[in-house]
Amino acid sequence: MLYVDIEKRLDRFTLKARFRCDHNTLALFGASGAGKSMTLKCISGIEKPDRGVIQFNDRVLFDSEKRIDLLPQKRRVGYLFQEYALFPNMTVSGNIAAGMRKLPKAKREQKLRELIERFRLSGLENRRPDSLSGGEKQRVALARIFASSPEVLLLDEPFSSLDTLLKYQLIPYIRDIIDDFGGETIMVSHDIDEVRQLCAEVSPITDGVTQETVDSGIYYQKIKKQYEDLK
Ligand SMILES: Nc1ncnc2c1ncn2[C@@H]1O[C@H](COP(=O)(O)OP(=O)(O)OP(=O)(O)O)[C@@H](O)[C@H]1O
Repeated sequence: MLYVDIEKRLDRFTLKARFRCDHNTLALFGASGAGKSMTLKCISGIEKPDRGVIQFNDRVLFDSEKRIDLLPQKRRVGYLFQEYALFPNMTVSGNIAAGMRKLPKAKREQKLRELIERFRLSGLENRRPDSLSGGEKQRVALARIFASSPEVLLLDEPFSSLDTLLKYQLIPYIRDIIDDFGGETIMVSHDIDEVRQLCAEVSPITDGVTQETVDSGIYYQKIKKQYEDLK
């Protein structure tokens, strides 16, 4: 179970993110600039909240009062960045290996082979990111995340740099990956169709403040009705 209750002063507002996710896929859904990516950055440890608690099962990742602030590499949180953030000067294999935790050489090589197969990257091992398609880059980024055996998955607009057709082709693929993972997944999105297809629950976020978590099917109906009423 991932529990988040944090505050962070930003330029336009104070981020107040509060939700829990229990063996589930939760969407942070809101407009551009609402504080979605900042919330993920705080969970991963790239950014530091001013106050609050982030806990995964019995592991405290952050607690301002107890002065606990685990380094990102100690949190076991896999973060799929918007635009994927691959290392441009490294090959596909190099990018994936960079995500690996310390393992004996033979085990690293075996794991690398497994990831290349699982993410359908055979034949691309020695290519660099700028020669890959959007979908291939996404698969390398996912392989790099799973190389570190994460316990929590953070997906920041996983389809934002793909065209619409490819996005709809890839939604079932990402859903399978999330299902196989089986743990807590937080996905950032401002696309309600994507949310309905991939997430069980939604935590809407407006001007930095998360609202009560709701079932994604119910929330989908509500948002669609709002769109209809606007027409
Ligand atoms: N390091 C920072 N310090 C202060 N303010 C920041 C920082 N990073 C982002 N912000 C501001 O915080 C707000 C939320 O940004 P964030 O990137 O979390 O939005 P978002 O909901 O992910 O938007 P988008 O959907 O466009 O990616 C924005 O107003 C942004 O300018």
